[in-house]
Amino acid sequence: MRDKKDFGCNIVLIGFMGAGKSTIAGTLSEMYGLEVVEMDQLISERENMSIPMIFETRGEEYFRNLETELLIELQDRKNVVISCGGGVPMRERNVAEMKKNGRVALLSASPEVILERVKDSHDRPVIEGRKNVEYIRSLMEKRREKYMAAADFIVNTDKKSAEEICRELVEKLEECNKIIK
Ligand SMILES: Nc1ncnc2c1ncn2[C@@H]1O[C@H](COP(=O)(O)OP(=O)(O)O)[C@@H](O)[C@H]1O
Ligand SMILES: O=C(O)C1=C[C@@H](OP(=O)(O)O)[C@@H](O)[C@H](O)C1
Ligand SMILES: [Mg+2]
Repeated sequence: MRDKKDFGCNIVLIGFMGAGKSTIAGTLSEMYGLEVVEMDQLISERENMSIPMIFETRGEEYFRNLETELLIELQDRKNVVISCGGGVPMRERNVAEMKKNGRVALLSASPEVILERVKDSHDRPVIEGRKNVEYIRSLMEKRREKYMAAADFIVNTDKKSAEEICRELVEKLEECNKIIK
């Protein structure tokens, strides 16, 4: 691991389920010595329940409110990689919160690649029982506008290693910081 790098902001990872947010957060942490907040994991630990169990027993709205509360809580932090759940940018309030202190990286991937990455897991209630390219493509289309509106920059992840994605992401982040400063 390198010395801790100071980006002067949080790095917020958004994108569709399976785009690689959790994976890339881990690799960014290893490569640049950054702390990671994995939103799903933290919510799950605090509720002492898996994400599918929270959806089943408390309902989606309850989960979405936890996401918003957590994002608000994270605004006091700096140099943290925030790995969002795929639905986080759907709420305007969430986007406003993540932009206060963070640069927002949208990880993208084709529906075919997404399917390959998510087909064997059962921890995503939004697509459980509907894991096919058509459904993934249509949900992606529905979410596209909000993802794009939230993003400061985009990194496509198809056919790239985690290290390649991280290097590209940091290049784009530094470019973005230059422009904003
Ligand atoms: N760049 C990549 N190339 C190949 N597989 C990947 C890549 N990024 C993520 N994966 C795999 O895809 C699956 C979903 O990744 P994950 O990081 O959980 O996505 P997300 O958090 O966006 O839902 C995991 O099995 C992970 O190992
Ligand atoms: O897109 C979504 O609505 C969701 C994505 C999931 O996270 P990942 O994007 O990490 O799979 C998780 O937050 C929950 O199952 C809902
Ligand atoms: Mg994830």
